[in-house]
Amino acid sequence: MKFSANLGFLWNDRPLPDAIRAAEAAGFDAVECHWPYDIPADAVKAALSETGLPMLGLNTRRGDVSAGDNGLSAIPGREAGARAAIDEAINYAVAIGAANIHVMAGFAAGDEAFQTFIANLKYACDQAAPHGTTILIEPLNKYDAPGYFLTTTDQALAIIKAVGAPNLKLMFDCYHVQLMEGDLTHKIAALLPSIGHIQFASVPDRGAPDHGEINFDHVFEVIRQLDYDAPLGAEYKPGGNTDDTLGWLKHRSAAGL
Ligand SMILES: O=C(O)[C@@H](O)C(=O)CO
Ligand SMILES: [Mg+2]
Repeated sequence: MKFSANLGFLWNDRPLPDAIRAAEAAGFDAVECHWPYDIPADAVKAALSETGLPMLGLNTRRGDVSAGDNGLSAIPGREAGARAAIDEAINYAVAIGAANIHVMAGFAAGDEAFQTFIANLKYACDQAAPHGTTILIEPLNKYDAPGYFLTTTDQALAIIKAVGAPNLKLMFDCYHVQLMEGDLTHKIAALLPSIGHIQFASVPDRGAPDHGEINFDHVFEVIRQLDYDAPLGAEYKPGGNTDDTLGWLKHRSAAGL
């Protein structure tokens, strides 16, 4: 199996280009990030070329984080900010060769929010398509992001259907889906055609995938048997030195898994 280091959490104690180098040294096959915008795209691109790792994806900017924003695209009245964030993310992704952009919905509810999200996602998919870029939407759990618009895979599927764009996919984060729905392996199998990227972390503490209520040896084996061979995103909080949390990766690599 191949693994991608999510540098929003792993090695986030250093500048993004150095985190990319650390991920390569640790044996990851790819990297992904959250909000890279403070680092010039050229510096990120140079670290990617130097290491040979692809950057799988990045997120749209969240808005005014100090005021509590966590994305803008489902918030009625915030369309201009949402689309500016989408444009910025596409420009950055194209500059560094990132294949996916996670468009963040934000805190909202109801039909008006649904319609706003659909319209902004149509805009994002139209703008991204000429570059071959995929737009992702990700259900987040109600404990970490109470009030977030998108919380379940059923809701995500309804949104994907309503937008009707071939470059709109589901970010299936095992951590969030386990907390909201469970039944991970049936869900991954059933949703596979709609899945654009898979992420993971232990539940409930969002740590390395070697403890907690999910048996990742089993989940990864099911994913492998489904012939899904894209890198899986390690999006966990190391709670200290990332290099000290990589026993799960070394164990898999030693076992040829
Ligand atoms: O799961 C997450 O939190 C992330 O994948 C993300 O993109 C931002 O919240
Ligand atoms: Mg995630």
